[in-house]
Amino acid sequence: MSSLEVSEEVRQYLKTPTFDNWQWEDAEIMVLLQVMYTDLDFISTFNIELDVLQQFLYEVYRRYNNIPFHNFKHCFCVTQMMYGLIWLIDLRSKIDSIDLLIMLTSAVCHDLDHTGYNNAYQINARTELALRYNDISPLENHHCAVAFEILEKSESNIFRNLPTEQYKRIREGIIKCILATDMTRHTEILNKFKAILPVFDFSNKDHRDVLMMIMIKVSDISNEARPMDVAEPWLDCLLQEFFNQSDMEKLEGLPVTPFMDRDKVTKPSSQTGFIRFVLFPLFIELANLFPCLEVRTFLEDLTKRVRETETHRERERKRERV
Ligand SMILES: COc1ccc(NC(=O)[C@H](C)Nc2nc3c(cnn3-c3ccccc3C)c(=O)[nH]2)cc1
Ligand SMILES: [Zn+2]
Repeated sequence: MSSLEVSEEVRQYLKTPTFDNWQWEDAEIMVLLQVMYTDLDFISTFNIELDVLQQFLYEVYRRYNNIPFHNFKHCFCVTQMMYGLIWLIDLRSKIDSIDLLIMLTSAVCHDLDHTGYNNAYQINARTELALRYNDISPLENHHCAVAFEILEKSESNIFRNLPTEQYKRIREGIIKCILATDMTRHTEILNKFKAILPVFDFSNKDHRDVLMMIMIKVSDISNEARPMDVAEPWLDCLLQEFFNQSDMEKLEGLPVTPFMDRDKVTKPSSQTGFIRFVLFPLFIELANLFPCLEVRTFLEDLTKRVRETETHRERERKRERV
């Protein structure tokens, strides 16, 4: 299925947060990613040759690993949520296309070559990445470095036809966005956003930078805001990856993160906390910036769905107790 064969109906569905990634093969997902660049007019605006975009997406596909959660399908989900938010909030009328290109490309690249072991493991196990990046967001620094390894090769450099100034601005933006996905910086970034909300100014680059970081963060952790039959399998994948890590940590005598320990964590308990203290606050702050109706409706709808998830998991938890 080439991007030409994607029906109008699928193009519209691709812009909604209810999109079900599980129904699509990887080859079709590659085409859907291409459609996102096309429908946001990046091809014409940034003079991106279609074969270079296809080579870029193929290289990205190759550099994601076959691990339970942080794989190519996760990359697609995060990119699709970002794409949906861009259309829903009508960001095209509020910020330059180059910032949208940064956001979408950052989402595509944000977990490149993830090994399934988080920063805590990298640091405790003193891995090569922790050594190379001095324990400073080792994974996120690596994801970003791999992205630019791909972009350094002319045949997959979707920015090769842009003037140096634009390339530098894009590189700076992608680095900021990908490094912002390190969840240990969650509170720092959320507080920065809260602080500027009352005086938010779309013409202020610092304000736009924080918004772009919030957008990729929301897109990255928003599985639970999707319909239950889309979100449920993702939670199983996430716990599988977390349990792999905690098994390894136990084997290697390394500290084990409590919410990753298969002997301690249950799906309902880990999720209700995550939803209440991490996911909700993020959505609420984003809704505060975009009072426009459809965003509020979307976020109220997401909040309703997230509350349903919470109730569903609370029920599971009660059943567990019995
Ligand atoms: C502040 O840093 C944090 C905060 C929370 C968590 N994770 C959790 O609380 C638990 C394990 N649940 C969870 N974690 C999730 C989800 C989606 N992404 N995601 C995730 C995955 C890898 C690394 C960090 C996070 C938040 C999700 O639906 N649930 C991980 C890191
Ligand atoms: Zn991610």
